[in-house]
Formats: sequence, C-alpha cells, structure tokens
Amino acid sequence: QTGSANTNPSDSADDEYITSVSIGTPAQVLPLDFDTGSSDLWVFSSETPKSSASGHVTYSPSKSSTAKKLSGSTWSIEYGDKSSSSGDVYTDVVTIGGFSVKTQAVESATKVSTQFVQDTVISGLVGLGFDIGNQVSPRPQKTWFSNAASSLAEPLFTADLRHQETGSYNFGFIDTSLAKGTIGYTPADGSEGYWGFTATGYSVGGAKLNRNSITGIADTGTTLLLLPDNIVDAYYNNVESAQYDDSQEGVVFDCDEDLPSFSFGVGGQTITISGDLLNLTPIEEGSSTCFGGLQSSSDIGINIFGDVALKAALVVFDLGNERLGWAQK
Ligand SMILES: CCNC(=O)c1c(-c2ccccc2)csc1NC(=O)CNCCc1c[nH]c2ccccc12
Repeated sequence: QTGSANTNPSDSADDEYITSVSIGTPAQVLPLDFDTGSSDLWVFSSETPKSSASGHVTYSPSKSSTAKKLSGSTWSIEYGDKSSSSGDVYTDVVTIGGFSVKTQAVESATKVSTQFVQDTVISGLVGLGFDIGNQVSPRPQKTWFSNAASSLAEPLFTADLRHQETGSYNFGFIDTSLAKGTIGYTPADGSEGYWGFTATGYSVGGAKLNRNSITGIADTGTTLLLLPDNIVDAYYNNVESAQYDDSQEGVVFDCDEDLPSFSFGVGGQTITISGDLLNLTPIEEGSSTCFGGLQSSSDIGINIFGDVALKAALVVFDLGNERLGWAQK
C-alpha cells in the first residue's frame, strides 16, 4: 500500500507547507504542517481555549465515533524557537494521502503559544521524526509514519517541497520522475529524534565542492537553511549589499541583487540551491530589502537543512534502511 498527499506553501515566503489530513469518523479535515524535525501529531481542538482557537480549523473528538480518550496521557512540547503547546491525548483514525492509520495518537491542545495562535493557516503538526522524540507521557506514542510503515509497500516517505507551487509527500514509494538527478543515500542518525546526516562539503556559486563536512538535520518544520557562521560569511561575501539586520535578526540584502547558488555534497551527489531559492522575500510588504534563506546556526547548536534546502531536492526519508536519499530537482 502507498499514500500520496499534495502540500502547498502557506505564503509568499514559503514559510511552511500545508497538507490536508483527515481525522475521525466522519472525517474532520485539518490543514497540518508535516514536520520531520519533531515526533508528535498535535492539533487545535474543541479543548483549545476559544480565544486561542479563533480562526483555526479544530478537531472535535466528541464528534468522532472512532475517537477514544487515552486516559491518563498528557503531552507538552517546546520547540527550539521557544514556541510551545500541550494537552491531552485521544486515539482516532488518521488518513493522509489515502492511507489510514486506525489507531493514531492524536494530541489535543489545551494550551498553545502565541506563535501558533497567530499562525491561523495551520491547525497543528504531524511529526515525522523518530518515535524516540515523542513527548506523550507516561507512555510515548508512535508517529503516524511509524504506525503506517509496516503496512506500506516500503518503509519510507519522500518530500518534494516546491517554491510557490504544489509539492507532495509520498508514502511507501519513490516517484523518481520528481527528480532530475540520481538519488544519493547517506546514513540517517535518529538517536535525537531528528533525521540527522552529514553533508560531505559545500561550495558557493558554481565552485568545486570543498571537503568541509557539515552535520545537521533534514527538517521540513523549519523554514530556513541554518549553517555555521564561517559558511554563512563565505556565502554573503559574494553579496555586495548583504548586512546583518538586528531588528530582522538575520542577514538582509537588496532584493535586486543576483544571489549566488549554494551547493552541498551528500551521498555522492551534489545538491545545488539556486540563488533565487536563497532570497526569501522582502522584509516587509513592498520593501526593496530582502531576507536571506541562509542564516547562521551558531547560537542554535545544530545545523538545520530546512525548507530552503529541501526545496532544491527530492528527499527520501528511508526508515527501513536508516538512511536519507537526496536527488537534485
Ligand atoms: C524554527 C523551528 N525550528 C526549531 O525550533 C528547531 C531548532 C531550533 C533550536 C534553537 C533555536 C532555533 C531553532 C532546532 S531543531 C528545530 N526544529 C524543530 O523544532 C522542528 N519543528 C518546528 C515546529 C515549529 C516551531 N515553530 C513553528 C511555527 C510554525 C510552524 C511550525 C513550527
């Protein structure tokens, strides 16, 4: 069996990607953010304070004949950007791209932080990280993909995120027609719950790859490409108007600058992120100053290959072989 779901950028900056998910009987369809950087499926619900839930599509377990309270279980998550949510837990049928998991832990939010309250285009997250990262207590729960894996044709899923157009998450099969290049595989480290891997080198513009390895995570839940200062500086030294903007907390530049590409090596392949993918958008509507898709990871403690990097590739999250595949798009 397989599943295939379309995913769409939430706004003109490709800040996040929205995928429709059906929960319960009859189906309640929610717009959720698939997140390979975390391992909890949580949703705005009938239990979320009305003031916080305003503007969001919500899940009502009481309206689902297949919902069951997971009594005694609670969850609480704080993400690196200090956003957070918490609540209690139900099990219910969850269908993604035509594939149903009958008894999926659906984490219902009784508290959500401001960032999620304000982000009304999404009603929660589908964690696609490793089960070890799940935050339900006293008994951690499995991700939707982990529950699905044993019934899928192959225990893997692919992410095909695109700039300002519809992409896809495919489960149980690889549609190689989505990529131009060969898929290069490299071992994935799931010990922290993330999809960790090591890139073998990088280059700016069309230069030859160096051999400076970069260890990081493939994270669909983070917008930016976050790398160490030395790499960020090497890149923006080629961008004449680039400067650090304290209020924006990142490097900005003139929107009409031609940005160089950025390439990294992985699994024997080279993934090149074109310059226009590295120009996120004007810092404000109509501004001629633009925010960079490549920013520093130095005060985070982890390198993140977020949506800006993932958009350049077809990425295979191969749980069965504990590996990540990357192909140029
Ligand atoms: C910016 C979001 N990313 C992170 O906080 C993050 C960090 C991280 C750590 C410290 C400082 C900044 C980021 C490490 S791994 C990592 N990745 C994740 O945590 C993946 N899940 C992000 C979910 C998420 C957090 N805030 C949102 C706002 C909208 C949609 C999704 C989200």
